[in-house]
Formats: sequence, structure tokens, C-alpha cells
Amino acid sequence: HRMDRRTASLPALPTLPLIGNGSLFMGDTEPIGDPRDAQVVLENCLDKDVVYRFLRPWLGHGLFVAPVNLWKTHRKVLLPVFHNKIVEEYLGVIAEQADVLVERLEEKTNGKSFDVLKHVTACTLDIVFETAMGERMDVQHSPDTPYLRARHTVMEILNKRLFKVWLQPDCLFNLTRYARQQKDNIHVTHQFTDEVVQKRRLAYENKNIKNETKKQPEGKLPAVLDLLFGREIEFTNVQLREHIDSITIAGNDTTALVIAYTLVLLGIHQDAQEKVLQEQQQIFGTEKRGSTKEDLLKMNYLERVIKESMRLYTVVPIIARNIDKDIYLPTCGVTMPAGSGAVIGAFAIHRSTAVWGPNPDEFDPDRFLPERSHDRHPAAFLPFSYGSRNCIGRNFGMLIIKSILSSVVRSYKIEADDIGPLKIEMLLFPKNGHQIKISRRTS
Ligand code: HEM
Repeated sequence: HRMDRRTASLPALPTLPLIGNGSLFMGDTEPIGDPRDAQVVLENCLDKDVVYRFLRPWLGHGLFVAPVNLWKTHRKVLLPVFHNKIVEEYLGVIAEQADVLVERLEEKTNGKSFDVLKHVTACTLDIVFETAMGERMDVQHSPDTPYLRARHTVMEILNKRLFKVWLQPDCLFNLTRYARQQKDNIHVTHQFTDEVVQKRRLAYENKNIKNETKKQPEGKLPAVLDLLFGREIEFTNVQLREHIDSITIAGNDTTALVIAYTLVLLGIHQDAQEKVLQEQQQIFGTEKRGSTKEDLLKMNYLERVIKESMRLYTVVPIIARNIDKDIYLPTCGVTMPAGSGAVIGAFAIHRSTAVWGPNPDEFDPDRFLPERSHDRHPAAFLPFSYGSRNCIGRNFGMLIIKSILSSVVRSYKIEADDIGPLKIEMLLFPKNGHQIKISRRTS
């Protein structure tokens, strides 16, 4: 296996430059880079760090930023909606959008390298919107809408605020043009989701009157939003909007990034791509159909590749929690006082020699073979965080990632040079984008 040379020479990342800069997390914040300490924090401190307050005007009390007491009751209600049995029902939607992606990529078979993330993001947006709110957006064919532009602007401003100290205090932020821009654009996104929520509530109420069964009118599957009506908690329209916005925001760019990183890695490591392809051929022969639940269960090697990709390129590189009671960290040997913050360096843990042996920067999917995993600390691999406040969409995310990669790899041979330098925003990005070259596979 070849080394990812450029990233191996990135000593700044594992030591978390963010802490050094002091720009993201001010005050009493302890960086944590050991799985045992991470486990203690993530099991005991379920409240989010104050740094996420910047997301409040947008996501309100949606699951991602909900204060811990509210989070407890709401997470219980949302959990069954993300159960495997339910999300597997969406495999048809995923396969359909994977087909569109494969078709859209055809125009890129001109031998030139291109940034694949944009294409993948349009695809995951279509999947996440249709499954979360029952809306067909068709971003893959019409990527430029007022809603998407507004959403993009809000994210840009939030990223600026997280990384520029002077934009953090409200009194200073409110003096900049960003404050107005943020307000206006948040308004646009709220309006969009509010309308969807109203529409679906009406459909739900009409259906109740007619006493129809679970299925939607034209035999359409119920979306996540539809499944949140008439539950143990009667959510208000605002609460529903906050949950749905949180889900579409937490679920989209993350999933797209994992797919894009994995495509680049497969382009760099031709031997791994060949093995993935062989596994696909064993499952599908030369068929181009979308993946079923049974197919996905057989993609063991692809799954190891995806895990190795999430380890090396941890798309959520840091996880920040509020320490709400004094806790003792066994490895550091310090007691963190209530009221301080903890930053779990997931990226750093994923590249630690103590956990992964002498060559942590080397791409080696077989690290995730069962016989090489069972001695590993349970919090050593935490792409979806760890403990009861981990990612609620992790199974759904894995289904999307596997299904899309399966379709793309069966249609195209991928080539790539190198990922190059990285930059940390809320998520982890390569500075030069996810550059790949593709050519049609002839079957
Ligand atoms: C590979 C894809 C994904 C990755 C790497 C990822 C990662 C994460 C991480 C690390 C957290 C915890 C953050 C923290 O503790 O601060 C989280 C939370 C969350 N994720 Fe994901 N996620 C992915 C896909 C998804 C999908 C597909 C959905 C939904 C459709 C989703 C919805 C959420 C929600 C709602 C939360 C908040 C959970 C809570 O606080 O109870 N994620 N995700």
C-alpha cells in the first residue's frame, strides 16, 4: 500500500491547529486525543459545547443542538424513525438518484480531472430531501434555486464565525453585513421548510379523517417528516421544521464528503478499486441495477474501504461537548471541572500510532477485518461520534454511501493522484477539492 504522503506530513492536524489558533473554542477547552478519555466524555456529557450556539438562530432546538433535557425526550421519539427497517425502505429512492448521478457523470469522461464533490452533493441532497421531507428537489438537474443559495450563504457565514474570533461576540457580529445577510437567508430557508411542514401536516390530517393506512396517496413512501406526526410528543410545526432542517443539514454534506473521499482513495489505490470491483461483479454480474438490502450485506470489502476512508478523512474532525459535571479523565489524569468544554479530536484519534500502530497514515482497509478489530478500544473509531448522542443517521448514511459507490464503481474506472492538503471548517475538506478522472467501464 502506498502512503498518503502529503497528509503524512501534516503534523499540524493531529495536534488540532484549532486549539492553537484559539479561534474556534475560546475559554476553558480541553483537547482530547485518547479513546479512553473520549469515551468518558462522550458517555457522560451529552450537552453540546457553547460553540454550537451560533447554529441556534438556524436550527433552534433541533436534535443536533438541542439542550440535553429536551434532547432526551425528542431523541427517543426520533430513534425508531431511523431504525434500519425504516431506512432500508428508502433504498429505491437512493438507487434512482444513484442512476441519475451515473448518467450525469458521463459528461466527465473526457479524460480531464474534475472535482467530484459537487456532483455527489447534488445527488445526496436529492436523496436526503426526498426521504426527510417527501420533496423531490431534482438538484441534480437544477442545482440553482433560491433555497439552496440561501442555505449555502448561511453555512458560509457560520463557518466564518466559527473561525474568526472577532465575529463571535454578538455585539460585534451585529455590526457587520453578515448579520443582516444571515438573518435574511435563514428566513428564506425557514420559509421553505415551513411550507413543506404545513403541506405534510395537512396531508396527515386529511388522511386521519379518511382513516387511511400508513401508505401515502400514490403509493409513495412516508418521509421522515410524515412519521413524526401523531407520536408520543405532539411536535409543533416549528419543532418539526427545526428537526427536519437539522436532519437535512447534518445528513447531507457529511454523506457526500465520505463518498467523495472514498472515490479519490479508490482512484489512488488501484488494487483496492480492483477488489471492490470484483466484489461488485460477484454480487451483480454485469447488471447495472441499484442495490438491494441483500446486495449491500454482501459488500464486505467495500465496507472496509469506506471505514478506512472515514478513519483517514474524518469528515467531522472534532466533536465539542459541554462538561456539565466534574469528570475525571483516566489517561490525562485530570479532573475537568463542570462548566468547561471538551473537544474530542476524532481526526487525531484516527491517526494515532498508539491506536493504529506504526503507520496510521497508510491506507489499509483490512484494519477493519474482524480479527484485527476486536482488540481495539470501542471509542478508537468514532466517525459518527460515540455514546447515546452519536449520529442518529449513521445506518442510513452507510446505506447511501454503499449504494452510490456501488453504482459509480460498476460504471466507471476512477483515477486520482493525491488528496493534498486539508482544511478544517465545521467539516474536513481537501484544499484542492476531490479531484478524480473517470472513464466508462466496458463490460
Ligand atoms: C457519513 C455520514 C455521516 C457522518 C460522518 C455523520 C456524523 C455525525 C456526528 C459525528 C454526529 C455527532 C456530532 C456531535 O456529537 O457533536 C452526528 C449527529 C447527527 N447526525 Fe450524522 N453523520 C452522517 C450522516 C447523517 C445522516 C444521513 C443523517 C440523517 C439523515 C444524520 C443526522 C444526524 C443528526 C440529526 C445528528 C444529531 C444527533 C443528536 O444530537 O442526537 N447524520 N452525525
